[in-house]
This record gives sequence, C-alpha cells and structure tokens, in this order.
Amino acid sequence: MGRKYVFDFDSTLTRVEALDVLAEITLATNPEKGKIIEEIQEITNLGIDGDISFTESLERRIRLLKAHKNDLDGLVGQLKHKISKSIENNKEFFESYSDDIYVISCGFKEFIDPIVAEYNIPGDRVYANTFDFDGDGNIIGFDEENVLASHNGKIACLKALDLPGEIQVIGDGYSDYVMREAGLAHKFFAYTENVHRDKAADNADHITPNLDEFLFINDLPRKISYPKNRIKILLLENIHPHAFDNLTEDGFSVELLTHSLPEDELIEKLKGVHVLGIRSKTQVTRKVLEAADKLLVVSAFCIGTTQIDLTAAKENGVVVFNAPYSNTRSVVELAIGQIIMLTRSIFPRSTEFHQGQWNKTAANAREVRGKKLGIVGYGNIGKQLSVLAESMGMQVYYYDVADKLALGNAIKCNSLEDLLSVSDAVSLHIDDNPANRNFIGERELERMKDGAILINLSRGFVVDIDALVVALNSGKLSGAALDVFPEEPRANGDFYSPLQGIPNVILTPHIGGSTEEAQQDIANFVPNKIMDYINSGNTVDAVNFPNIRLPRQNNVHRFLHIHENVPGIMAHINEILAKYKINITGQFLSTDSEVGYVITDMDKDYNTEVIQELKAIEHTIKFRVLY
Ligand SMILES: NC(=O)c1ccc[n+]([C@@H]2O[C@H](COP(=O)([O-])OP(=O)(O)OC[C@H]3O[C@@H](n4cnc5c(N)ncnc54)[C@H](O)[C@@H]3O)[C@@H](O)[C@H]2O)c1
Ligand SMILES: O=C(O)[C@H](O)COP(=O)(O)O
Repeated sequence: MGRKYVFDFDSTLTRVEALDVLAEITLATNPEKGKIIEEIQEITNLGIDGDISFTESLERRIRLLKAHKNDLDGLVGQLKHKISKSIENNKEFFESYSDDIYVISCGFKEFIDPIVAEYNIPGDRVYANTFDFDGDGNIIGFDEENVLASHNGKIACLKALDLPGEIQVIGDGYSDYVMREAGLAHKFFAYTENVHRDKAADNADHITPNLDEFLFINDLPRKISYPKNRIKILLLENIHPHAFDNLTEDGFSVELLTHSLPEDELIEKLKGVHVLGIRSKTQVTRKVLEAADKLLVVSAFCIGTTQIDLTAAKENGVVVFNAPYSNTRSVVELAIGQIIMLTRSIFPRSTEFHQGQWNKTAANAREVRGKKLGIVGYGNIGKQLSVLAESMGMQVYYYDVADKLALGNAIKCNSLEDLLSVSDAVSLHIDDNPANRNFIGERELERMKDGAILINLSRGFVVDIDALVVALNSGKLSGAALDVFPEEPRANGDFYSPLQGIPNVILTPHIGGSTEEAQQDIANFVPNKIMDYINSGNTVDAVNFPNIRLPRQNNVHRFLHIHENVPGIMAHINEILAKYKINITGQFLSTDSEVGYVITDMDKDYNTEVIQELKAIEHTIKFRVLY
C-alpha cells in the first residue's frame, strides 16, 4: 500500500507563518505596524494551539491584514527564500517521493501552490484555504465552505481524502496532531526546526528537529548521512556560550556544564557523547577514552593538552583539537601588568591603603625601562611578550630548548643559568610537558639575582612552591606573580596556597587566558575545527592525529577509515573497494607511525555491503560514512 506523507506548510515547510510575512508587506507604511503584527502573531498561535476556533483566528487576521491580490506575488517571492533549511537541503526527497506527498494546511493555496510546485508537489495534492476578493482585488475573506476554514478542519480533510496505506503527518502544531488523535494518521512527527510548540511536541510519536531526522528514522533518501541533532556534544568548564551557539546553530545537540567532572562521573556522562569540550582542568585519561563508546573528538578550549591522554586518544581513533593562539595575547598582557606591578611594589601599597594606611614611599619602586626581562620558553606567548616588553624599554633575554629566532633586540641565552643570573624579572612560558615538573626549584631560585621577581603563567607544576616560599620569605626574591598552581580545584570555592599572605606576591586563579576576547575567540575557533571534522573529516590542526585538509566534494559519499598503521592495510582497503567496483573520485591518506587515516570519495551508487567489509578489516579503529 505504501506510505503517504502529509506535510503542514507554515512553520514546517517554511521557516515562517506566511500571513505574518504578508502583514509585513501590507502594513509596511502603517504607523501601528508593530502592534498589529504582534496581534496577528498572537491570534495565529491561539489558533494553532487550538485555544480559539480556527475560523475565528482566520477571520480576525484577515481583517487586520488589509491585503490586496497584488500583495501575493511579493509574498510568494519572499516565501521562496524562507523555506526551512533542511527541507531545502532535501529537495531530492520531495522530487522522488512526490506521488506520496500531500500538503494539508490551514494556509492559502494562492501562496502554497507556487512554493510547493518547486518541490514537485502539484496543486491537486495541496489542500488549503482560498481567499475571497472584492471587485477591486482586496482580500475580504475566505471560502467558508472549505473544511480547512473550520475548527479541526484537517481531520475532515484527511478523512475525505481516504488515503490508503500508512499515513505520517509532519507538522509543528496541535492542529496537525489532531489527525493522529482522530485515528486517521498512523504517526505524528512534531516538526521543531522553526518553532517548538509544547502542545504538539508533548503528543508526538517523534519530535523531529529537522527533515534529516525524519528521513533518518524512516530510512528514506537524505542529503546527510546522520542527522546532526543526533551528534551529542558535551562542553565542560564554563566554555564561552558562543561555542554553544555556534554548535547548536549547525544542528548539533549540545550540553553545557560550568564545572569539570572527576573520572568516574565523566565516564558516566560520556555515554553516547560524540564530542567532548574541556579546558585545563578535566583529566581525559585512558580509562575515560576507552569507556567512551561514541567519542570522536576531544577539544581543549585552551592551549594546553596534557590533561588529555593523547596517545590513548589516538589509539581509540579520537581526534584532539585545541586553540593554540586564542588566549596568547591575554596571557602576555597579564604578564606585562604583573611585571610593572611587582617592580613598583603596587600590591603592598594597595593592600596597606585598603587597610587604612597612607604610605607614600619610593622604596622598592622602580621603573621597568632599562631592566632585564628573562623569558623562559620562547614560544607563542614568550615571543609576544618579548615584543611588548621591548617596546616598554626592557632588555629581553630568552632561553628555549628549541632553536628560536630572536625578535627585535632580544638576546638568546645558551643556558637557563645564564638567563637566571642576568634577569631582573624572570617570566616562565614553557609548555605543559610533564618533564617540566619542578623546573624552577631551590637551585634555580638561588641562581637568580638578589631582589629579582618571578612570574609563572605557564603550569603550576613547573615551580617548586615550597622553595619559592623560602626564597620570598628570605628576601632573595622581591616578589612573584603566580597564576597557576600544582593542584587546582575543579570548581570555584575555597583554596589554600602556602604563598598566601606573603607581601608583593600576586596570586590569581588561573585566569591568564580568561578574558572576554580570548574566550570568544576560542569559542569560534574550536567549534570550527569540530564541525570541520564531524561534517567533512578534516583533521587540519589536530594535535594527535595525521592532518588532512580535504577538498569540498558535492554529490559524493565519503568513507573515513582510521586504522592502526600496519603493513598491507591500504592494499586491503583498496582490494575491497575494487571488489565492489566502487567508482573512486578521490582518495587521501595521511599516516604517522601509529595510525593511518584514509578518506575515499566515491560515486553515490554502490552496494552498501562494502561498508560492513571495510569495518571488519583487521586493525580498523573507526569507520564513518559521510554525505
Ligand atoms: N595561565 C594561563 O591561563 C595560560 C594561558 C595560555 C597558556 N598557558 C600556558 O603557557 C605555556 C606556554 O604557552 P605557548 O602557547 O607559548 O606554548 P608554546 O608551545 O608556543 O611555547 C612553549 C615553548 O617552551 C619551550 N620549552 C618547553 N620546555 C622547555 C624547557 N624545559 N626549557 C626551555 N624551553 C622550553 C618550547 O620549546 C616552546 O618554544 C603553556 O604551558 C600553556 O599551557 C597558560
Ligand atoms: O592552556 C591554557 O590555555 C591555559 O592554561 C588556560 O586554561 P583555561 O582555559 O582552563 O583557563
């Protein structure tokens, strides 16, 4: 018998209510426009939710509209640009299944017919109201004999159609659901791409946030392989809300938590999650990665990635991204501020003042101009600091394990000792490699100049805190600024450090990268990486994975195969592709010593049994099909 699909029009096939758009046109020059449109929208909603009779809702709206026949061309022109995104993307479905698709709407054929005709739905399968015009072409009412002009008219309409086979209704309103309630339709899909109406959603057999989901559930031909709303993203540690907005706008299902989670809770929470977003606190251990059944990506919305077991991630086919530059400038600006504040002893003066003491003195207050700044770790942050510090008149020295080009007049030191012995201020910007634990201890502090200052904005474990306390209390160092600590809490609250209470010591709760600008930039940068990988397989800038930049391909299917890098595996993949006579339009391979990542683009027509065979190849880690 086949299946019939009954679509609603307004807010389902289109992103808008057509009469609202018509009102915008007809009331364009009316000074009361805003108020009248609001009233029209209210009446529309009351009608859709069944709170007033539909006939009443229609009569009241038409009276307020004051529309003319000539306005309808403009309306159709606008509606053509307001088709729901996923409907537009899946035009092929409407074209192939046209014979089984009906539109039953309480809108008007005058504007529905020309819109759906472009989707291969002929006027004789569109059931809707029609306008009444006066002799001058003004819209003065509607055909009251039409069942769709009356309350629950859709029930009467569908009944009269007496369609054979299974009937599925797709619509955003309660007035669509009633066809299911009346026993005339077998299933009701609440369509929420444009508007979520509780009354419809609460009664639905399925809530479908877009047509992709509807087509997926019914195993119908569709534009994308897997509906994005089914891809779950978990963002921890108060990641900037722009990340949530960017990812939800692309259609993903995103959950945002303000804090980090301990291992056991993270394992539980990651069930069914495809993408995890964290900052510096969350430890993504091997145990977490091995337990995560669906995980494809871990994204650090920060620079550091040592909180993630990168090897275990790679072994499990989980791609890791970070934001390597987004907060660089913020850290540098804080370092500059701290260098000045410490060199001028500003914090002790400020603390005294807060306690009611006026202590005007030049003791221990110096300019930074002409002083020597030693930068340890001449990477992104170190180099940027070098430039800004020099522009304040400081003489910059730097030390790095890697060979680095000196910027401006900066002077390279051949050893850490050389740098420590010459610098008035030492600023640490080495990476979060665990080998850097206690990098600055008693011995290194001893090598520093008497009265020098130390700044650590890199990682807490880099400095031996007890040794630093001794150096500060003895007067060996005149001050220090620390933003990072060996043990940091998972969430805001009480915190203890032996450095508390020592004069001229600036303590900040790991906020070097916490500026509006940096967090916003991260919230744009990282989601783009995530979307690029999920939507097309790109691994450019992945920190643990072979990087592949893929060309955009239309009308192809893409196989993504991640495997252990063992001899013969590529030959095996290609043997299977050849066996199924796959017409390959592009193939891209990138490997490192442990994994291989091969992407194959092909014509859309192929025997899908090939997928099972590719998945079954020994040493396969992950396999995805994308289109
Ligand atoms: N406080 C914060 O909020 C905050 C914000 C951003 C970054 N960070 C931290 O700042 C650090 C630097 O970040 P980046 O973006 O400049 O990193 P980067 O990788 O660009 O630079 C690090 C540099 O340190 C060098 N290095 C590593 N170990 C060294 C050693 N033992 N001796 C000398 N040089 C060494 C590396 O060769 C590299 O040039 C990282 O630890 C990062 O996690 C902290
Ligand atoms: O690695 C980083 O970028 C910094 O340590 C900042 O981390 P955060 O995002 O947790 O503040």
